[in-house]
Amino acid sequence: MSYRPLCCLPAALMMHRLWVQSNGSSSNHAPIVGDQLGIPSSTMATGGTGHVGNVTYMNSGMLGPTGFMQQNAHPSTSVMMQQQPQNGGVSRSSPTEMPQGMQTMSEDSLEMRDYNSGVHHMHPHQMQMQHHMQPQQQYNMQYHNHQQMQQMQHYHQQQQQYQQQAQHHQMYPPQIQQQPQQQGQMQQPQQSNQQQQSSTTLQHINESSNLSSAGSISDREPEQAGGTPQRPTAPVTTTTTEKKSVRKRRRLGPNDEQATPKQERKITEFMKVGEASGSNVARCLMTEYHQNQGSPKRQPQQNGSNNYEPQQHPQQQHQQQQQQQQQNQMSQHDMHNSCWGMATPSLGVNNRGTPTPTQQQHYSSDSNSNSNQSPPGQGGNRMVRTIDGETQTDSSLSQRVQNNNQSADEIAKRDRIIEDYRRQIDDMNTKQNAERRKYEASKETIKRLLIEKNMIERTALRDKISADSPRIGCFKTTRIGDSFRDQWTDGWGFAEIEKKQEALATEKNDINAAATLLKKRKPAELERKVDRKRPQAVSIQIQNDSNGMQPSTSSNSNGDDAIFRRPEEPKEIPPQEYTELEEIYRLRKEHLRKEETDVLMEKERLDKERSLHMRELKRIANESASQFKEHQLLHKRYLMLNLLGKGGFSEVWKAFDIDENRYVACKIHHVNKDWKEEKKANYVKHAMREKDIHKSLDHCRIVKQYDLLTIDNHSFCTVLEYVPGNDLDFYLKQNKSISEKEARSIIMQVVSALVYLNEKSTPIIHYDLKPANILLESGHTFGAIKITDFGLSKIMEGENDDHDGGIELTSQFAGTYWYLPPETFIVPPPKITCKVDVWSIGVIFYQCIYGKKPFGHDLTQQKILECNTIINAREVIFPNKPQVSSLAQDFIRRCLQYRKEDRADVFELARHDLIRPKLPREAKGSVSGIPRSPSVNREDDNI
Ligand SMILES: Nc1ncnc2c1ncn2[C@@H]1O[C@H](COP(=O)(O)OP(=O)(O)OP(=O)(O)O)[C@@H](O)[C@H]1O
Repeated sequence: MSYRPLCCLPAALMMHRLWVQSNGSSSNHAPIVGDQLGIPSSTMATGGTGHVGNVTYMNSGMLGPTGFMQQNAHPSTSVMMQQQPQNGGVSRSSPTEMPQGMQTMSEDSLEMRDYNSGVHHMHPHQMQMQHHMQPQQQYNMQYHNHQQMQQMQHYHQQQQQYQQQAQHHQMYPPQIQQQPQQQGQMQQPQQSNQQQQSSTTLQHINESSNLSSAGSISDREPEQAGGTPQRPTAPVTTTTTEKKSVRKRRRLGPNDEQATPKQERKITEFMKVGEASGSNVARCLMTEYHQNQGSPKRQPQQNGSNNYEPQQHPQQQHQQQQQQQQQNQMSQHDMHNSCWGMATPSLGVNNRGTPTPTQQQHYSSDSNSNSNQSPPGQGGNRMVRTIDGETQTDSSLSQRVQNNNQSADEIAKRDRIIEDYRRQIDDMNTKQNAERRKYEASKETIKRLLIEKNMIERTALRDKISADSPRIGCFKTTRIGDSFRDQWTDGWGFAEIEKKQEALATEKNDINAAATLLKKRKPAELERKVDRKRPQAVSIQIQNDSNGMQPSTSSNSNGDDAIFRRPEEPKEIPPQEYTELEEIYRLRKEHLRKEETDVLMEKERLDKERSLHMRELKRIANESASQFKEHQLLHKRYLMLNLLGKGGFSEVWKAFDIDENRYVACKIHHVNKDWKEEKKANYVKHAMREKDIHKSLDHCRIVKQYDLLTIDNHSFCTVLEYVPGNDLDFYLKQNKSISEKEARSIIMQVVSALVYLNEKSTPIIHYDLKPANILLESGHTFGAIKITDFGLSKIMEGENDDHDGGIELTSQFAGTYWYLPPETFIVPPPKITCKVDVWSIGVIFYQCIYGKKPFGHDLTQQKILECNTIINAREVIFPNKPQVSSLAQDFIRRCLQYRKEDRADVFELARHDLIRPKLPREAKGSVSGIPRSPSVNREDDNI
C-alpha cells in the first residue's frame, strides 16, 4: 500500500463529506475517515502514531482525539458537492445520492487498493507537483513515497492486529512506542532540508503543535461549516472506545465490505500533507509536530477536553491568515489538481462565486476570519474558535512551508553557484597541477642537464689534469720521518726548461771563451789602427757577412766546431778574419740572451700552470672527499655542482638555484665534532654574526647573501651570489703584480664598498680585507670586483661603542696579520674603528703594484707575531721599481699611517685625488662637497 497524500485528498474529503451528510451533524465523523484510511483506530485516537512518518502524523494530527473530527465534521459537504458541476463540469457525486458519493470514494479507493497491492501509481497531480519541485524535493518525495509504500505494506499486514490491540489500549497503543524510531527513519533523508530550519521554527512548531493539529484540516472543515447554516455541536466527551465502535460501524457499509479500514484511514492522512505539499521541509515540520503531538500531554483524552483552539495571539493569527491567503492563492492550482486528480482548470481568487472544491476549501478557511465566503455557522464559539485555530495554524504552517520552499529554492540556487565555483576551482586546480607538473618536469630537466654538463666538465677537467700532470708535476705521497706527506714533484716540463737553460748557459760560456781567445789573437796592426780605421773594419765585416763569408778563426776552417776548438797556440790572425769572428761572437751572445729570456718566460708560464694545477689537484681531492660531491640538492633547491675552494672551516660550492634559475655559491660551514663546546659556540657565534651582517647588505661591490640553510647538527650553509672569476689573491699569485691603473681600479671599487658600510646607521668594519676576499668578476684585474667574507666583521653599535672613538676588539689575533693595523696587535687592544679597513686597503694597494706586502712579506703569521713586525711598522718604504705615481704613493701613505688618529678614514680616501671622480676643470672642487686632497699635486699623476 502506498500513501500518496495529494491524490488521495479529494476522495477522502468527499468521503468524509458524504459521510457527514448521510449521518447528520451529531455523529462521530472523524473515525470513519480514519478507518477509511486504514489506520488503526487506536492510532488515530491517540493522534500520536507515526507509522508512516509524516503521513500518519498528519492523520493523527487531523483526527487526533476522538472529538476533534466530530467538531469539524460538517454537513456542508452537500453544498460543496452541488457546486462541483459548476466548476469542473463533472458531477462526481450528488449531495443527495449517497451511493454516488460513495462511488466516488470507491474510485479513489481503487487507487488505494492498488497501493495495497504494492503497485505504485503516480497520480497525475503528484507528477505535476513533482515536476514543479526542486530536484531535491522530488527526490525526497519519491523517497517518501517509496518509504510510505513500504511502511504501508508493513502496516497493512499489521492492521488488523493494531485494531484489535487498540480496543485494549485506550490511551497509548504499543505503536506509539515505535514512533520515534520510525520517525527517525523518515526524518533521515529529510535532514538536509530540516537543517535549513531554525531551531526557533522547530520550537515554535512544537509549542503550537496542537494548533497545527487543528489547522491541519481546517482548510477543509471550515469550508463545510461555511456552507452550512447550522454547525453541529460536537460532543466533547465521547470516549475513544465509543468513537472506535462508531467508526467501525459506519465504515462497514454494504459497499465497503472489501475495503479494509487501513485503506480508508490513510487517505486523510495525506490531505494535510497534500496541502503542505511540495516541500519535504513541510513534512519534516509535520513530523516534528506530530512527535510532540504524540506526547500524552497533548491528548485530549488525558485532559478530558477536546479543546483544539488555537493558542496563538490574535495579531499573530491575523498575520498567519493573511499569509495563508497568499499561500492559498499560490497553491490553488496545485491543490485543485491534487483534490480532484484531474486537469480541472482552477479558478482564480476572483472567482469566488464559483469556486472549485479546492477553492472552497481554502476560501472557507479564509472565510472564518473574513466572514465573506463562509460565514460562521451556529455551532457555537468553540467551533468558531477551533476553526480559527485550525485556519491560523494551517496558515502558519503553510507560511512556513512557503518559506521553506523559498529557502529550498535559495539553497538550490546557492548550491548551483557553489557548484559552479567548485567546478571553477577544480578546473583551476587541474590547470595549476598541470602547470606544477610541467614546472617540476622542467626543473628535473634542468637539474639533469646541469648534472650531465657538470659530469662532462668534471671528466674533461680530470682528463686535462691527468694529461698535464706528467708535464707539470703532481703530489706524491712520501714518507717524512714518521709521517707520510704529499710532496710535490715537478713534471718533465720543468726538466726540459732546465735542460734548455743549461744548454743556453753552456753556449754562452763557449762564446765567451771564444771571444776571449779571439782577443788574444788580435792582429798587432789592428791594435794600432783600431782607433783610426775602426769604422772601415766594421763596414768590411758587415760586407763579408752579407756575402755569406764565414769568419775564419784559424787556418783550418772546417765548420762551427773549429770555432770552439782551442787554438793550439794563440797566434795572430789576419785583421779581416779577426774582425769577422769578433762580430759573430757578439751576435751569438745577443741571440743567447734572447733565448734565455724565452726559456725564463716559459718557466714562468710553467710555474703559473703548476700553481693552477696544484690548486686544481687540491680542489679535486677536496671535492672527492666532500659529502656533497654527488650533486646533492640542498633543501630541494640548490644543486651542488663543484667545489670552488676550501677555507679554514668552510667549503664553498658552486651550485645552481633551480627555483631562481641562477648560479649561487654555497658556503658550507662545518663545526668540527672534536672541538670543545666553547670553540664550537664561538665559531657558530661568528658564523651567525656573519650571516646577520651580510644579510643586511645590498651593494653592487659586495657579494649578496641570499639564504641560510641548516644542513645537519654540525653544518649549515650560507647561499651567496656567485662570482665567476677568481679572487685577487690567486691572481696575484699568478701574476705577482699588476699595473698601477689596474690596482687603482680595484682599490676604487673597494673604497666604494667601504663607504657604503660606513654610511650605515650602524657602520660595519669588515676586519678581514685581503686579496683572497676580493673577487674578480671577470677573472682579471681590469673588471668589476666584489668583496666577500664577513666572518670577522664588526658592527659599530651598542651603548659603549663610540663611532668616532671605536669599538672594543673582542677577537684579537683573529684575521690575517699582513693586512691588520698595529693597534690590533697591542695588548690590551685599544678601541678599533673603520680605519682598520683603511690600513688593509693600503697594504693591498701596495701589494698589487709592487708584488709584495709592505710589512712581513716573507714571514709567516707566527713570525709576524713573534717579531712584532706590524707593531714596528711605523713607516712604509716604496721600492724604486716599478715606478709608481706620487698620487698612488700618497694614497698608500695615508692608509698606512701608524697611529689610527693620523690615518685617513674611508671618506677621506673616497675624496682622494687618486680615486675621486675626474670632473671637468670648471666644476672641480664644487661637486659633492668633497674637497680636493691638499697633500697631493695632481700634476704628478703619471698614470
Ligand atoms: N661568492 C663566491 N663566488 C665565487 N667564488 C667564491 C665565492 N666566495 C668564495 N669563493 C671562492 O671560494 C674559495 C673559498 O672561499 P673562502 O672564503 O672559504 O676562502 P678563504 O677566504 O680563502 O678562506 P677563509 O674563509 O678561511 O678566509 C675561494 O677561492 C673563493 O675565491
